Amino acid sequence: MPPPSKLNSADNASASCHQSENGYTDSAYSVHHEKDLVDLLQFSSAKESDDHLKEFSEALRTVAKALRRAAEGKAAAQAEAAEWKRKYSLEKERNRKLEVERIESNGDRKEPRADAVTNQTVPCNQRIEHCEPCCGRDGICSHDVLQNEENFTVSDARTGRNEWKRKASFKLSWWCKGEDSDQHKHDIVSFEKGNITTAERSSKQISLKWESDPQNVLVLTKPHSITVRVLCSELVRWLKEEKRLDVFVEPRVKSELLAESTYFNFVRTWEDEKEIAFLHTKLDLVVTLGGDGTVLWAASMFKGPVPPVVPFSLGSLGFMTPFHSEDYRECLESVLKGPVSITLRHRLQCHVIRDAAKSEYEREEPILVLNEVTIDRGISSFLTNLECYCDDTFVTRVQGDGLILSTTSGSTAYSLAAGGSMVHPQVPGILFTPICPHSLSFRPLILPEHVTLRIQVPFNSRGHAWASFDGKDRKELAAGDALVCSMAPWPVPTACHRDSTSDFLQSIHEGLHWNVRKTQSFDGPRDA
Ligand SMILES: NC(=O)c1ccc[n+]([C@@H]2O[C@H](COP(=O)([O-])OP(=O)(O)OC[C@H]3O[C@@H](n4cnc5c(N)ncnc54)[C@H](O)[C@@H]3O)[C@@H](O)[C@H]2O)c1
Ligand SMILES: Nc1ncnc2c1ncn2[C@@H]1O[C@H](COP(=O)(O)OP(=O)(O)OP(=O)(O)O)[C@@H](O)[C@H]1O
Repeated sequence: MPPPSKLNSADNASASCHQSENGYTDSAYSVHHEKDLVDLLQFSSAKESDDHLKEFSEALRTVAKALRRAAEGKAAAQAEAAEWKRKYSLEKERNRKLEVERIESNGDRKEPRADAVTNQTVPCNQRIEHCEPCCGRDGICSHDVLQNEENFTVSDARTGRNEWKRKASFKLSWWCKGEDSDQHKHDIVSFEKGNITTAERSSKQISLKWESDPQNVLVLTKPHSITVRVLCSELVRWLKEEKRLDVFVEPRVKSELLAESTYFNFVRTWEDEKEIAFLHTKLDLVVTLGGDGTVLWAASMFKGPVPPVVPFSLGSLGFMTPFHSEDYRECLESVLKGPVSITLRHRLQCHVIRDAAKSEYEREEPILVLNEVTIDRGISSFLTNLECYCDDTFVTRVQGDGLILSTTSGSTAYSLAAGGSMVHPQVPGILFTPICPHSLSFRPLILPEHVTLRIQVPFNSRGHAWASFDGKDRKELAAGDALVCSMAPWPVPTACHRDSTSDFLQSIHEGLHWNVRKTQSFDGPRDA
């Protein structure tokens, strides 16, 4: 039934209509037609309410569909998050195992990295043992420092007493990648009377002193260069005859040397690529003859620990090659004698994790980079669309040509060209530098060394992305694939000409002409 107000208005409408047509009122006619009208109105009202119902149920269906989609989306997101959590734990567990293996194989007495071995405790010094009753062997507590302090006295106007309340004690604990850790605490904080002070902030200038004479040297050379070839044969001869060292070279170089003279029969090399994996256990030094690219090549040969590298400059630039090739005798004499300052150049450890990979065993081998890993649009003409996470916290979405994750050594390379800052190579950090971002506010970042970064190609990305490692080995990343990157435990120790800082400053002055400007003359207006 239509509502009464509607009926009334319908009655009025019918009466006025009848009058206007005939000029008089016929009640029977009127009653008959009124009934038809009511039926008609009822019919049209029913039809109207049907339409409303249809519209309403359509709306309900749309809402239900949206809710279903949202639920499906949420479930998918939850499943994806769970999958990532699983992969992340596998990654952590694998790193932990690698670290333990490394320590065992090296007979390394040093404590493993905090993030790699979680259940280990740092040996306690005396202070910590004192502390045991209140905070356990692994804590560092201000309490025992403070409790032995004599009370300071100062006049209190209200009570008339001359004393200070004891300073509150506290405990600092270290937190890294979601876990408590006490690694490094003695390096970082010194507890003096409950004050927090930093003792060491980054590695200091490191000096290498030989405890026995070096025996084995690997000479790595830039290919296709006559100058390098000539220098290489001279250097190899000198190392053998003057220094009595065993010289190793790559198979290509051995062939080149033998083509020159059979004298070089003594030079050693390897036949099977697999032997490269054990080189670090035999070599005392690596000498490179070339530019920065040859240092990168040397670093890439060592997937684990790297022997000290002495880089000679035979390229156009040379940020990592402080030694002049013409002075090779004096330089090598001084390095072989020691002590020698070294720069510990941090590397990044990169894992490509395929969306399709469901188990740890399907994972690709990690790749170590000395400069950077770049994720870019490669041959795709679409914007790269990269989701970036730092220790599982969403950082940002890169929409542009790509992203560079660089070491501080690589900060003067591609990252610099993309607008990143130059950073001293001993500063432990990871540079996060976008390449041509399509945004006005995307400034580069420098993140702390302990983080794990995950760069993922989202499922809704229009194109694929490509990862390259120190400018080499392109790998395609499809939707759902990700690159996980963290600081590697094996740095590249490079010998310094003077020391780490002087060499770095010299390289940016000479290599980049950093801040070259004519000095303003005294001759002109000045402050009164
Ligand atoms: N637009 C760019 O600046 C750009 C583009 C691609 C690659 N690169 C860099 O090239 C590197 C590969 O070097 P390569 O010699 O094998 O290739 P390459 O022969 O193409 O040389 C690239 C240049 O980068 C210089 N370089 C390399 N490492 C450096 C460092 N740490 N600091 C300052 N300069 C450095 C080299 O001396 C060389 O002049 C990549 O790791 C990347 O950093 C730079
Ligand atoms: N032993 C090697 N075997 C194969 N490739 C090498 C080797 N050493 C260097 N390379 C490659 O050769 C290329 C050039 O090397 P490098 O950068 O040392 O010389 P350069 O280009 O003359 O130096 P610069 O770029 O400073 O002018 C790099 O891409 C590097 O990866």
